Amino acid sequence: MSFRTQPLPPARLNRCQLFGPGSRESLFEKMAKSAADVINLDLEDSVAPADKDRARANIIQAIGDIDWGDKTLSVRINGLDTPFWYRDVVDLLEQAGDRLDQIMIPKAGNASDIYAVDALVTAVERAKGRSKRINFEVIIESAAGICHVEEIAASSPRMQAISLGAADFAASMGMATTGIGGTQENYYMIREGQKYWPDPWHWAQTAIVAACRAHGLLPVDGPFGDFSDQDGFVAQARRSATLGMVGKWAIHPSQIALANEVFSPSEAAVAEAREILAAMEKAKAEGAGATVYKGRLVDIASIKQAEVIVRQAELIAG
Ligand SMILES: CCC(=O)SCCNC(=O)CCNC(=O)[C@H](O)C(C)(C)COP(=O)(O)OP(=O)(O)OC[C@H]1O[C@@H](n2cnc3c(N)ncnc32)[C@H](O)[C@@H]1OP(=O)(O)O
Ligand SMILES: O=CC(=O)O
Ligand SMILES: [Mg+2]
Repeated sequence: MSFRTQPLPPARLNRCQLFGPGSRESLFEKMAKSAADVINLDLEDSVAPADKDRARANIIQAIGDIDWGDKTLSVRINGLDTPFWYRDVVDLLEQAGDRLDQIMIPKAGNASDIYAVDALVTAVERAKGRSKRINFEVIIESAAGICHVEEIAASSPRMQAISLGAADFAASMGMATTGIGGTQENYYMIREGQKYWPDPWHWAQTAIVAACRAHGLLPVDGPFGDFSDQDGFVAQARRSATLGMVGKWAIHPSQIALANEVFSPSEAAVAEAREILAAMEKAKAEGAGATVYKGRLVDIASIKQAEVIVRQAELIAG
């Protein structure tokens, strides 16, 4: 470990982020009653340009009117390459109530993008005397974004989470697919006549996880477009969880329970983690830094691995 210890991410659940278009206000109550940890009301790509003003007004109204329980409430603003984003920020912070927790910034390309939004948010917060600080979550979904992911993660004390946006990322990278996440038919290897399909999202995910972990943020997997393919969603989510991501988006309610299940450690995993901690306590009392648990080595690093699982279980237990 370097002289600077790794910061812990915000201690809140982020297993599932449920999206809904700001122009479809009939969905808002259903979103609030869902089992998602985070709600993302969208002003960006699920809202047609002609509907942006109406969607913004719907969201501002709903932030105050609807009981969002203990969910993290976030609004995805439009990208900095559009004429809409400044009005999103100004209207939200001038008109929406204090229930708003986060702004999600899409298509971030570098730290200056976050700086620009931070400057505007800070000015409106001060002008309106808003005492609750608005946090940021960011989507990495471009070639520029992935090149600058580390500086984006470090860009502002408001930063809490980074997601991978597979759809825009694929487009920006020129990937030959219209699929949103998951296995890609033509991304395969052959060995002794047998095809297998590696994960084309892997390196972008690991870059995001590393940047988030280095700066104490929550790394999140983005959308899986084919909501009729539940096995595909679960496979993608399990890979993300194994790599260190804490949750995944749901673009349809059928994906919420799947994400919650994958990103909640199973009882068996928690029991095993607690047993490892107990085995290491015993080893420590006997003056040893390493011991054997179920026929395999565990040492001081195993304590940290087990603590990741126990911390998540404790967060879920409340
Ligand atoms: C890909 C890049 C990205 O940027 S993804 C993030 C932006 N996209 C979005 O926000 C899209 C979110 N999803 C949707 O708009 C809808 O779920 C889409 C995919 C259009 C499907 O809608 P629809 O045809 O109504 O679905 P359905 O008939 O199967 O719905 C069944 C019941 O569930 C409801 N529902 C639907 N979507 C949501 C949602 N996002 N949140 C909460 N509830 C939702 C429907 O209203 C329907 O309810 P009911 O059974 O009639 O009471
Ligand atoms: O915004 C999300 C994406 O996949 O693009
Ligand atoms: Mg996108």
